[in-house]
Amino acid sequence: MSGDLAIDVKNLSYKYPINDVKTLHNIDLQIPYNTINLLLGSNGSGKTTFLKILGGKTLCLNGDVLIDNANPFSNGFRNTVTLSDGSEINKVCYFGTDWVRSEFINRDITVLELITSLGYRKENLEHEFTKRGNYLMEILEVDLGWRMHMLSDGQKRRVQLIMGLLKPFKVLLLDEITIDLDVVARFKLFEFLKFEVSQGKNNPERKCCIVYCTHIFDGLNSWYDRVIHLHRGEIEGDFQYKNIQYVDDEKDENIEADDDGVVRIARSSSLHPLVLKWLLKDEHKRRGISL
Ligand SMILES: Nc1ncnc2c1ncn2[C@@H]1O[C@H](COP(=O)(O)OP(=O)(O)OP(=O)(O)O)[C@@H](O)[C@H]1O
Repeated sequence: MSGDLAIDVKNLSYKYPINDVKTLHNIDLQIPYNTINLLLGSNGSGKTTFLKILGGKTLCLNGDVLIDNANPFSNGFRNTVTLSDGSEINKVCYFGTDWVRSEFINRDITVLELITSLGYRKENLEHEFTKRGNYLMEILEVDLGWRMHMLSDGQKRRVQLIMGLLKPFKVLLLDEITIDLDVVARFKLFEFLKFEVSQGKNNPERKCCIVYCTHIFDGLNSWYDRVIHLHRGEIEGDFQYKNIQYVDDEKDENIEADDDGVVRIARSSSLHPLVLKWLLKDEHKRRGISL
């Protein structure tokens, strides 16, 4: 039922104006609330393009896109929703890697000045920062007095995450933004996001979902609910975490789902070996090599 879907995409195709070929082909994808979804695929498979369309950053009128039941490209789309307690949440929030390189943030200003310049009034800061922002600042170890132009990429990334997560969200699109976080910050961020998604199970106003695009699978076990595999702009694979079965011997692996939808992978602390096999298979297909 579409009312239960955070993301509902039908027949979505996209071609960059300067390209001859389409980057995305007839994508159909439904993502329910209260789920964490991994989006994976080779370089150039279309992940960023897809996330930017979902996030309303790249205009695409070819196909149907609904975010929380609304078209992000329609005139009446408002990204902010007011909840019954008067607080605000964002409908859709896209985090990309290019933020840390933008001129806007690489200035001699403090983190606090940067946040206020984006429209957070002081009273908002005091109200929301004490509850949610303080917690985020603690887990990501950010100091409001840091001067933006003097920070490392990983520190700027932490500021980006705090700013983007100050308000809760309905749909969070993360485009490989943990690449420069250290393992502890990454772990704590994942815990925070898992908690956010779990909250929606008890409070319908806070129901939300996450789509996380990454090439790094370490530390993700049991964090996600579903894996979506994009290949050359098409959905090549789609399976649920609950359908993964760990086997002790690599010989018992089946990288394709069997008739019951079960994927068997050798016991490991990482999805990395499985994804590597998939992407190697993609590469073989691309090069016309039969397996
Ligand atoms: N601004 C652009 N103009 C033209 N073509 C583009 C543009 N951005 C991406 N493309 C093309 O679209 C395809 C998909 O790119 P996209 O960035 O979505 O892939 P990706 O899966 O996110 O890759 P990566 O893992 O390297 O980040 C690529 O073939 C790329 O060349």
